[in-house]
Amino acid sequence: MAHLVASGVGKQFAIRGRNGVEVADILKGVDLEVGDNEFVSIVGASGSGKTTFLRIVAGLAQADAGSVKVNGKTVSGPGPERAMVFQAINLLPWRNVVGNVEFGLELQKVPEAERRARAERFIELVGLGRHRHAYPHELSGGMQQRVGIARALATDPALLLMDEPFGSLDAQTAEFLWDELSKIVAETRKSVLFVTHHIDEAIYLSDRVVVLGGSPAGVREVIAIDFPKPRWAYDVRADPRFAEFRARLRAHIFHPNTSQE
Ligand SMILES: Nc1ncnc2c1ncn2[C@@H]1O[C@H](COP(=O)(O)OP(=O)(O)OP(=O)(O)O)[C@@H](O)[C@H]1O
Repeated sequence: MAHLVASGVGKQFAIRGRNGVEVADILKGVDLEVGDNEFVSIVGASGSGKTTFLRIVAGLAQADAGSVKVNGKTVSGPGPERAMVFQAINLLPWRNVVGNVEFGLELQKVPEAERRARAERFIELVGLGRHRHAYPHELSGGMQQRVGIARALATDPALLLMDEPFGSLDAQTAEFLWDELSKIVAETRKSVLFVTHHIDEAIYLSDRVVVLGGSPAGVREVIAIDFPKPRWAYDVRADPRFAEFRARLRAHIFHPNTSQE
C-alpha cells in the first residue's frame, strides 16, 4: 500500500492585492503518491505551493479540497506517523544533541531508557556519536541539520517530510549530506517527501520528481529517476542521463508552456 495518497488537494489563501483582499486558489487538484520506501521530491518555481502542500501533508495546514491519507488514514492534523525536517533547524539551544533528539520522544511519552537508546542509535546513524554531548551553538550548520534528521527519524515515522533541509548549507556540506541522507533512508527504509529548489539535489536523491506549477498550481510533470541505488553524487553527475533529467526538469519548471516531451 502506498504510504501517502493525496487526491485532488486544493488550497486557497486570502491574498492582499490591488483591489483589496481576494481569495485565490493556490493549489488545485493535486494528486500525488509516495509509495513504500520511495523518495519523492517536489520542485517548482518560487511560490508554486511546494511548502503549502508539504504543510498540508504534515497536518500543519488544512486543505480546502481533496484528501490526504497516510497508511490509509485521513490526515486531519499532525501525527506520529509523519515527521517534518525544516530548513530552519529549530534545535533547543539549552539542550545538547542527545536532549534534542530525545525531545520528540518525550512528547510521545516514550519511557526514559528506550528514549535514550533510540536517541543514541540515530545519533550514531547520522555520524554525530562523538558530539552527542555538544550544544547546538557548538555544532556547524550541517551538523545541526543532521541532529534535526536524527530527531525526526528517532520518532520512527512512516513518512519523513523534508522542506529544503539543506537550503541554508554551503554547497559542499549539502552534497555530503545527500550521500548521508540516501544512505540513512536506505538503511531505515523510510518513505520521504522532499521539497527543494535544487534540481540536482532532487535528481540525485529521488525515485520520482514531481513538478508543481501553474496558477493555481497543479502537478505539471512526474519524472521517474531510474539511476540504480545506492548512488554517489559524483557518479550520478557523470552519467549523461543526468543532463537529460536536468534539462527536462528545467523546461517544465521555467518554460511550462513551451516544453515538449
Ligand atoms: N499563510 C498564508 N497566507 C496567505 N498566502 C500564503 C500563505 N502561505 C503561503 N501563501 C502564498 O501561497 C503561495 C505558495 O507559497 P509556498 O510557500 O507554498 O510556495 P513555495 O513553492 O514553497 O515557495 P518557495 O519556493 O519560494 O519557498 C505563495 O503565493 C504565497 O504567497
